[in-house]
Amino acid sequence: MTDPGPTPTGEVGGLRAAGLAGLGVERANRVLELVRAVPDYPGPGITFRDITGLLADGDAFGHVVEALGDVVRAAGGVDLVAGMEARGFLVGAPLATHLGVGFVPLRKAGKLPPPTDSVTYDLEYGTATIELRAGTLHPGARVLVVDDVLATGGTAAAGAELVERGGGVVVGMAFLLELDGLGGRERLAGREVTTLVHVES
Ligand SMILES: O=P(O)(O)OC[C@H]1O[C@H](OP(=O)(O)OP(=O)(O)O)[C@H](O)[C@@H]1O
Ligand SMILES: Nc1ncnc2[nH]cnc12
Repeated sequence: MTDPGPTPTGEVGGLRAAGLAGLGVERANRVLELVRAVPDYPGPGITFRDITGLLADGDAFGHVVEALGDVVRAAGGVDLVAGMEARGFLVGAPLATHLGVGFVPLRKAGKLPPPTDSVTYDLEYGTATIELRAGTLHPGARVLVVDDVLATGGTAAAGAELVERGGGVVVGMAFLLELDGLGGRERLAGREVTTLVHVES
């Protein structure tokens, strides 16, 4: 599952669209039109990328799920999709259905009944703990970890750690948006990382 990297780009609202496998420049630019940049949220200096407009557009939402599905299939498929709470559920669950595989929720602390395993991590604007229900994964399950945004990579790295501690094999990680300059890709070095659209952080 290799990220084709930046390809011909367009400028939409000052953001840089990198068209990619299965999505293409036109659809990547449409994604950028639909993702709202909110300055100084949730704190000063953070530009928050709000995907609710994208989710509300049936065509664009369908296209991003299909594009991620194409990348996963081309890489040989997976047994399960694991999504990071909460926005990773919004991308991961439809992707799992599209691929015809099951979905594993990696939930914020205190939401899953025991027994669980947990990992605490830092992200762009705070810290959090996520959990996996013990016994969810069959040994050697090939798992795709999915989220909406790759920023520092702290959330995704924690998700991968949980999956691996639970007996799964992380065969890839997929995101709608990659916020360039926050070190997420470096944090996930050595893993197969696919992002549909790059934006400036
Ligand atoms: O790469 P990172 O720096 O770890 O940041 C990315 C994470 O941050 C956001 O989640 P958030 O914790 O805000 O929770 P939410 O999905 O519940 O909104 C986003 O949905 C990713 O999970
Ligand atoms: N800037 C940002 N916008 C949306 N989600 C994020 N998760 C981490 N950083 C983020």
